[in-house]
Amino acid sequence: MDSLSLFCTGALLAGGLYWFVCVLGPAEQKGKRAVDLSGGSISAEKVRDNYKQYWSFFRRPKEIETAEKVPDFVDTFYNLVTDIYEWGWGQSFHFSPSIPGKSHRDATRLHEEMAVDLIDVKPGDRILDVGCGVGGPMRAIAAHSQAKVVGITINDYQVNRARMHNKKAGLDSLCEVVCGNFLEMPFQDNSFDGAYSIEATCHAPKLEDVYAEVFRVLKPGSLYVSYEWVTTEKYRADNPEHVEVIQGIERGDALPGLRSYSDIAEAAKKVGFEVVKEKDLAKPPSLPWWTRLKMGRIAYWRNHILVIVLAAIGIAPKGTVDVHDMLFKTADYLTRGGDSGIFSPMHMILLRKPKEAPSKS
Ligand SMILES: C=C(CC[C@@H](C)[C@H]1CC[C@H]2C3=CC[C@H]4[C@H](C)[C@@H](O)CC[C@]4(C)[C@H]3CC[C@]12C)C(C)C
Ligand SMILES: C[S@@+](CC[C@H](N)C(=O)[O-])C[C@H]1O[C@@H](n2cnc3c(N)ncnc32)[C@H](O)[C@@H]1O
Repeated sequence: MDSLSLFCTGALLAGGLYWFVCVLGPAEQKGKRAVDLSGGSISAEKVRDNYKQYWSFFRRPKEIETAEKVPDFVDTFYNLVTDIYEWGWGQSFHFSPSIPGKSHRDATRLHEEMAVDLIDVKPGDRILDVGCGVGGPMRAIAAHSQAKVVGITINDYQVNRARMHNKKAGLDSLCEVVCGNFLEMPFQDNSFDGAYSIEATCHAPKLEDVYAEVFRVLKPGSLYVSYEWVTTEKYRADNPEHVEVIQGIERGDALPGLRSYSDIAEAAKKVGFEVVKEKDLAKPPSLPWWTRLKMGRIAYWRNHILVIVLAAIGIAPKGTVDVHDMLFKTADYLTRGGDSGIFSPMHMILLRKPKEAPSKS
């Protein structure tokens, strides 16, 4: 081979590699590239150990039922998955029903705007985002409502990502992000005009505990909406296939145990909320939320090869391959949960903190 063809072959290979990594592999919403995948706040050499530690929680299921252990377990999970989520899904870590003629991005934004429309927010109001991730919903909601949004997440890597995105979007005067546990929030009583949580309170070992905290920080008369992950009325605990799917969802999504749709309103009433409305947003006429997961299968294979290559050449932490493999399998359990109708990630409940505390007599 003469030097010109050697040069051309080399250039072609380098171009192909660049295209595979940087063009085929960038984030849905240009937040992350494959070459930037990390273990969040975990140093690269500890990613694999943390992944093993994450799985060890499931060998001692009693531990993840105790409130003290769960924040650690959830924090480890989000260190492991946050970059992969941003890279392969975008800045909003939740599902939304498909809408004909609309992109996933638009369907996601509309699902988020619906939450803030439900809680009757006025420009300038101070509202709380319970479990805010890297702030996709927070930015859409602040831009739509002109309310001031305060988000809380247990994961400090997400806090940094969210602040960076807020600044980049020019929304940092409306959006604030706090690192903390939503089971013990660092906020004063009666200090918010409204609150919402999108697919986040499913991480709480007891729903009452997080609902009680939201109740405490809300001003009397204000509204709270939550999109909850639940098993539906179709779920049968004596059906081994149902059990396998639900267990697969719990393990791949750091859940201490999925609740039944029928437990949600009970938990809310127990802490003092009035139930204004309750509806499973996944039910027809809504179109399936899981088609996006199903359609992505070819991309997941490509991503998996990419992660293997990047880990082998030392760009991505070694454990990233295990984490990606776990998510790959989780996508399948979630799709089966959606197809069979035994699981919903968007059981919506709208709650009001009464204007006056009920009399004790
Ligand atoms: C609310 C939660 C998270 C919900 C979803 C945002 C995520 C659940 C499963 C995730 C994914 C599965 C497959 C990944 C794929 C293999 C990879 O190549 C690209 C990213 C995925 C698509 C990833 C994206 C986010 C999810 C859809 C839970 C945790 C309570
Ligand atoms: C699936 S993500 C959803 C994020 C965001 N609502 C969205 O839709 O993009 C769940 C979020 O809940 C947060 N979370 C889970 N348990 C928490 C806890 N005990 N305290 C604070 N945040 C928590 C996680 O850190 C993460 O940000």
